Amino acid sequence: MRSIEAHGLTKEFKVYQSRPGLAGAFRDLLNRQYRVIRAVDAIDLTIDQGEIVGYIGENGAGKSTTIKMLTGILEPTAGELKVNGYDPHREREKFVRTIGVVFGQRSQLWWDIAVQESFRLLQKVYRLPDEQYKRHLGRMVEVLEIGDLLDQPVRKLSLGQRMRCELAAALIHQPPLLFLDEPTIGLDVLVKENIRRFLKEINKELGTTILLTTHDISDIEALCSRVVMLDKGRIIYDGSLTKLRLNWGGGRKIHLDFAKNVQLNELEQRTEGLPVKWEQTGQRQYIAHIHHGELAVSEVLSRVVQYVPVQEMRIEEASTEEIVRQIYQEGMTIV
Ligand SMILES: Nc1ncnc2c1ncn2[C@@H]1O[C@H](COP(=O)(O)OP(=O)(O)OP(=O)(O)O)[C@@H](O)[C@H]1O
Repeated sequence: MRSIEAHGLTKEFKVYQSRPGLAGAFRDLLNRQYRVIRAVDAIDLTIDQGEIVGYIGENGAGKSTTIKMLTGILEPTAGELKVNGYDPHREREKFVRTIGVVFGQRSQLWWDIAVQESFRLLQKVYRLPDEQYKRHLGRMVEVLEIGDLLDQPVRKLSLGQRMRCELAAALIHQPPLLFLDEPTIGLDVLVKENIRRFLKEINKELGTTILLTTHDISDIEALCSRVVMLDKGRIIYDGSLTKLRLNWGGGRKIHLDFAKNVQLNELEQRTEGLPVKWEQTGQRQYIAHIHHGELAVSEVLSRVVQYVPVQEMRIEEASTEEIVRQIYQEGMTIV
């Protein structure tokens, strides 16, 4: 079954511009000028029930706008969209019962009342039968270790405690699809681990589909078999994290300590045409960032060693974090 099916999904915003001075303000009154920003540009996205997908991209890439369309908050400018079989914006009332949402920065719990009172209110909102509510909540309280927090007002909770309660609240009605926006932002390693373990469990046991937006690539590495990368409103990659790393040549870094001084432009000239970027870290120390696999590493080394002797050398695999950052900076042209 499909959780999300989007074809040509597009969202444009009109941004009004003001002209300077009094005369400008007067002209604006009569005839306002605007430009159109295409925040999401005709994306096709299909996500099956039970998948955990990471939705990533630089600031301003269009992630939040996509999520807002997928959750029914914004109406698309164009395209077709079905989420859990519904049109999220037009069939909003029925649709919201089928999703859970956790936005790291905003709370869906009532600030001044005890956590369990918020849960009870949500039980009423979703009209959950007592027995089902108690059983499911009991389970979440146990796994998320929030038993001691239930009688505390939300405003007294730490960020990590609140996030665990937010997750329980988002899942109280056992939705088949969960949207998470920066769920581990600002949390310490242990709480992050706990939350990731919980998400894996609900995905495995209940088949919950999860769409995760984050700047924390370690969240993606821990949870997602698939990653969708957005750039200027368009999808530039959709596939596994492993394939992303492989296509990007596994990304290697060679740390080189030369036996004599050498200029950056000399190294660049010697290795012209090869998929390498040089970074100078000392007078004789450089890092060669290599995009393609083994062959490129040996080619770069052989060209350099002929020219200037190397005292010490260390090869390091680039982290996924670095690979993704480089893709943001340079685009996907190398893949
Ligand atoms: N309500 C709006 N009116 C006008 N422009 C908007 C509006 N919302 C978003 N934008 C623009 O659309 C583009 C995409 O923004 P969006 O918030 O979706 O990006 P994002 O990938 O979620 O970024 P971030 O990681 O910073 O949250 C940006 O250029 C942004 O300025």
